[in-house]
Amino acid sequence: MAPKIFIDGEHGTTGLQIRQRLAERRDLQMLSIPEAERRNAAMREDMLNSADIAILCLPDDASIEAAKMTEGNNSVRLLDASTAFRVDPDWAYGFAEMDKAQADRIKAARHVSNPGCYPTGAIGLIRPLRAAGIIPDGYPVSVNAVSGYTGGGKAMIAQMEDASREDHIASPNFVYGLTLKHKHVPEMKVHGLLDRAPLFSPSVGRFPQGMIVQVPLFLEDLKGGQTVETIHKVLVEHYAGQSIVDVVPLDVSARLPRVDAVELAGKDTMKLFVFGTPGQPHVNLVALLDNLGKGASGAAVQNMDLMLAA
Ligand SMILES: NC(=O)C1=CN([C@@H]2O[C@H](COP(=O)(O)OP(=O)(O)OC[C@H]3O[C@@H](n4cnc5c(N)ncnc54)[C@H](OP(=O)(O)O)[C@@H]3O)[C@@H](O)[C@H]2O)C=CC1
Ligand SMILES: CC(=O)N[C@@H](CCC(=O)OP(=O)(O)O)C(=O)O
Repeated sequence: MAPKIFIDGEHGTTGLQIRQRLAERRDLQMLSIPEAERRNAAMREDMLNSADIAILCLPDDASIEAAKMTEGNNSVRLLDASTAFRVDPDWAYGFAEMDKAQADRIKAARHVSNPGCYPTGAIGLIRPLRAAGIIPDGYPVSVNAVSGYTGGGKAMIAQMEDASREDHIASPNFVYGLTLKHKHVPEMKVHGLLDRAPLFSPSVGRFPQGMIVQVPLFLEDLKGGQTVETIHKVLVEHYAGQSIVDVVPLDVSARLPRVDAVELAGKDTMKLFVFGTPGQPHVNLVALLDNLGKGASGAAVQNMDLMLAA
């Protein structure tokens, strides 16, 4: 029998993109509720408890409510796209490439949390260097990023696209999260293996999908006499043997005049770059992804497939 999949929040931004990715899949049985009933708690509870895997594409509070609705049901497995469970030790963190054992943890888990879009880039860059002892304890990590506006879900899409709204955003590019308390900071710290919270400054650009995450580092404050080449080598070795995260060769990145935020829009992969000039004191680590691809819906499908492979 084909496994039954229910996407709670299937009519939202992330949910819709998961549905599109699964549209041609004949190996799955999709459970669904009509859009008009999307907030009907009784129908959701019934679907959640009928599924083999329920993918939650909801705000945090609704995800927590959905998890409660399935308490005591030992057959449904949950894959949550919200921030609610990403640092909960009872939930497997759904970033399969972050270390060699993670795909097996996801396969075996009842509950999997899908990573945030910005943390996918930040952790992808930072974790291998922390695991290798290159970023020392106490190092002050900064993360600067720009996201496509679909990252803000239906509400921000409407604000960016509908000029007749009172809350319309006309800006081509804005920095936000100005209190420096963004909800992704705990996740970056825990899964980036950091002992200090990173300073995270996000921004949004007037393009629907795409993302650049930057982590600049001062070489002389790292452990072990690091260079552009040694840092690049650690990332290449960390991501060897898989096809989702691509570490761009140094001779390619050295020739690039710019990195385009929308290059991977519509794709479920991520590119990592190490920029810098040999002999100079700095490197800039850059992750390029689609906030709705490897940053959300693409990662959710990848995690669902791992869970089904168990
Ligand atoms: N967009 C992105 O790039 C990313 C999003 N995420 C996360 O994924 C989750 C979904 O985000 P996104 O798709 O962008 O959000 P959207 O606002 O686009 O979609 C959310 C959907 O959930 C529905 N919903 C809201 N509250 C409830 C409720 N109490 N019961 C049932 N349904 C409800 C909404 O219905 P209604 O239309 O009535 O509000 C809507 O259909 C969030 O936790 C978000 O943080 C994660 C990574 C990236
Ligand atoms: C542009 C924008 O508003 N982005 C969202 C994060 C999108 C994302 O990754 O969402 P979750 O962590 O909630 O899953 C934000 O900054 O809150």
